[in-house]
Amino acid sequence: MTSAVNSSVSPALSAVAGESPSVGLIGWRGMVGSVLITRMLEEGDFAHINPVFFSTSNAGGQAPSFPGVTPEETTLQDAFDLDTLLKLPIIVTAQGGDYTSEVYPKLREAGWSGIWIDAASTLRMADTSIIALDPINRDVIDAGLEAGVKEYIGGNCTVSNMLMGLGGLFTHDLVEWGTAMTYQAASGGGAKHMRELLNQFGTLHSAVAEDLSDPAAAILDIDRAVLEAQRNDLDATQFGVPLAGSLIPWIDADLGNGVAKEEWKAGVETNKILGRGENLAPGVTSRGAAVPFDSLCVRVGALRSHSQALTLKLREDLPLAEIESIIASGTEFSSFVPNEKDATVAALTPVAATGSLQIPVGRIRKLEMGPEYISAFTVGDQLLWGAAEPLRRMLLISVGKL
Ligand SMILES: NC(=O)C1=CN([C@@H]2O[C@H](COP(=O)(O)OP(=O)(O)OC[C@H]3O[C@@H](n4cnc5c(N)ncnc54)[C@H](OP(=O)(O)O)[C@@H]3O)[C@@H](O)[C@H]2O)C=CC1
Ligand SMILES: N[C@@H](CC(=O)OP(=O)(O)O)C(=O)O
Repeated sequence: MTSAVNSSVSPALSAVAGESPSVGLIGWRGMVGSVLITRMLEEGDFAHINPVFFSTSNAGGQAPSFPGVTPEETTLQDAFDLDTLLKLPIIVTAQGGDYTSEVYPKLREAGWSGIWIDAASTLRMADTSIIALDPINRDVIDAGLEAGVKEYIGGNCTVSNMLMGLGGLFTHDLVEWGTAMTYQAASGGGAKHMRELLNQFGTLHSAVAEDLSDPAAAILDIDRAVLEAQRNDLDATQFGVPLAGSLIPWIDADLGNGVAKEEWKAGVETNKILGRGENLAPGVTSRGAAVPFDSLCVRVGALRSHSQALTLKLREDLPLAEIESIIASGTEFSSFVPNEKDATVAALTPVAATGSLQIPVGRIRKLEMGPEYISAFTVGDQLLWGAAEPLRRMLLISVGKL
């Protein structure tokens, strides 16, 4: 590895193409950031970059040490120090939207011309950015790089997972319209939300542990005690209302028109990733009209991995075998699950999908509404394809290694 921080204030793209460019890593110890670092270590990505670790809370502290990774800066840099950030040709952040909103505009105003790779939603729909999901939209990313686009943002977790599973149908332009009903895990909210869900389960179990251990205890008495605890005893600081043994049919902000922000993302981000419709980055020519796509998003008591049930209207009446084959070959990470009970319950659950880069897709069948209407169910680890994986791959693309 070479020098940790380049000396030019406004790094040129040639610096990016050079050997082991300096890459600022912000948000590396958060949940998404930790998964990102783990994947980078697994894939040997640090051989291609010179990492500079930042912190918003512990500048000057010890930089992390990972096997085989030797950053030249042994201390954590201040993530709010523009002078340090300005010297980097590439910055990767999983710190969150507040950080992006505060720092990114200041960097550009100061003349920074490096590449910004971000997990947060803040810049996703800006007409200067590309949503990076390269197994689906490598052509869009390459067009952006060619045109000098500098913002590459990871997509919303449900959207990225859905396209990684069902992308073949979209890239073959077979989808006339679609809807997704989501079943999103607690992890989508962050680490505190995961803890809260587990603590809620613990509180509920404690409330009825004695009766549960007695097989003769009346189940309706247990049910009543659980409901009592759900309504009165659960810490719901993060989610606002109980999640354990319940669900929450609203995710992210209320847009004021009956639409949850998470639902709005489904349509706009799907089309932007595919390079369809308007609002595309410079250099990206539209691949066609936007596909109407909408969703209804629900938080459920799964711990990690988001699921979704889809209804798609295809543009033509294709045989099921052909639909299955297009899905299975959509990306090297899509895996087709036969529409049978045993295969479905074994492979198509958050427990089965967590920790895997494979995105299983199943429950494919024709619907009563007509031969062009199909159902589908997919589930994916939202911390992998839903957050960290597109970022690490975009970093590799930007340094010419993918
Ligand atoms: N959660 C998800 O599924 C997805 C998240 N995202 C995006 O990624 C962003 C980051 O999400 P997420 O990783 O869940 O956020 P986290 O809250 O886990 O981490 C964000 C930052 O919090 C600080 N932090 C404070 N206390 C701790 C602690 N005890 N352990 C670790 N970090 C701590 C760290 O900053 P520092 O080291 O500077 O103190 C860290 O970088 C989100 O805001 C969102 O924009 C995108 C897709 C999916
Ligand atoms: N909103 C998602 C997680 C997330 O961070 O999404 P986004 O990156 O679009 O804000 C969820 O709660 O499951």
